Amino acid sequence: MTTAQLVSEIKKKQSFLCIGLDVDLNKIPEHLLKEEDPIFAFNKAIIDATHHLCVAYKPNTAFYEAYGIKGWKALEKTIIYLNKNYPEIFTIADAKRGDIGNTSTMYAKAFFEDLAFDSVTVAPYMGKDSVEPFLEFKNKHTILLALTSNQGAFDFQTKQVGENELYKEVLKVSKTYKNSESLMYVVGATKAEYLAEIREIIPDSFLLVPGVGAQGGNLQEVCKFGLNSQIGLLINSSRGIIYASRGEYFAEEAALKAEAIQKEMSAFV
Ligand SMILES: O=c1ccn([C@@H]2O[C@H](COP(=O)(O)O)[C@@H](O)[C@H]2O)c(=O)[nH]1
Repeated sequence: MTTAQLVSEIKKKQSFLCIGLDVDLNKIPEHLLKEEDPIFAFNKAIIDATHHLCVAYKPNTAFYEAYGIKGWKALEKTIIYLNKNYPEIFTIADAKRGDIGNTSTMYAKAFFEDLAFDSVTVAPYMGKDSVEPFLEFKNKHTILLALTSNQGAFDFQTKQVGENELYKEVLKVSKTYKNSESLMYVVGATKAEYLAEIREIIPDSFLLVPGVGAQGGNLQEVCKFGLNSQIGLLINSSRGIIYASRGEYFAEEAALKAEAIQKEMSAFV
């Protein structure tokens, strides 16, 4: 998907919500455990109930890898279902990959070709030759971790490296990579006060912003400092939406949570 298509979808739906599909079998409604593929059954119900309220879905691959081959198959079924039924939705494989060049190429093939996601999250720690293989794929997006939502972000990301904090170096240096126009960046909603300075370095880039809902990030604060003329934000909530209820009407309850966020977002679009 191109960035222009994503922006057009945001305007149409008045939403820049990304719903995280982080499926934990200990948290989904008990009645789904009888299904042949409970993970996919859960995702399908959530997607069918919420697709009109969001512009992106983000399965975190950890929640699928944890269940071995069955989990990977459920991930594959989920992306096939999304691409077939809701091709207008932007898809993010939150896999946090990145390795030496030839290995990164294989990661990129796995998520962009085999699974046909629109984007994948990548850790920048190994530098240019670990990121550029992802950027070779046309109309695919590489979402670099910049300033993450967790407390550990302060261990390294905000440390001074020469003139800048490390996360600013990631933003500045990555802009020099080949095909850098396909880059997006992860900035945690819990770090909203950093967004004004981040926007000075990357005014036009899309940011994936996890951390509203369960982690306590504030949507209004993120919008105040992070919005750009094209919106430029995909704000993610996973647990806060998908685990709204464990009852029979879990998907409808999830949709109500998503709708509340979409309504708040519509004021900014
Ligand atoms: O900085 C980061 C990067 C990724 N994540 C991921 O986003 C979701 C957040 O889930 P919630 O349930 O809404 O807290 C999850 O997959 C994280 O691994 C992040 O939180 N922060």
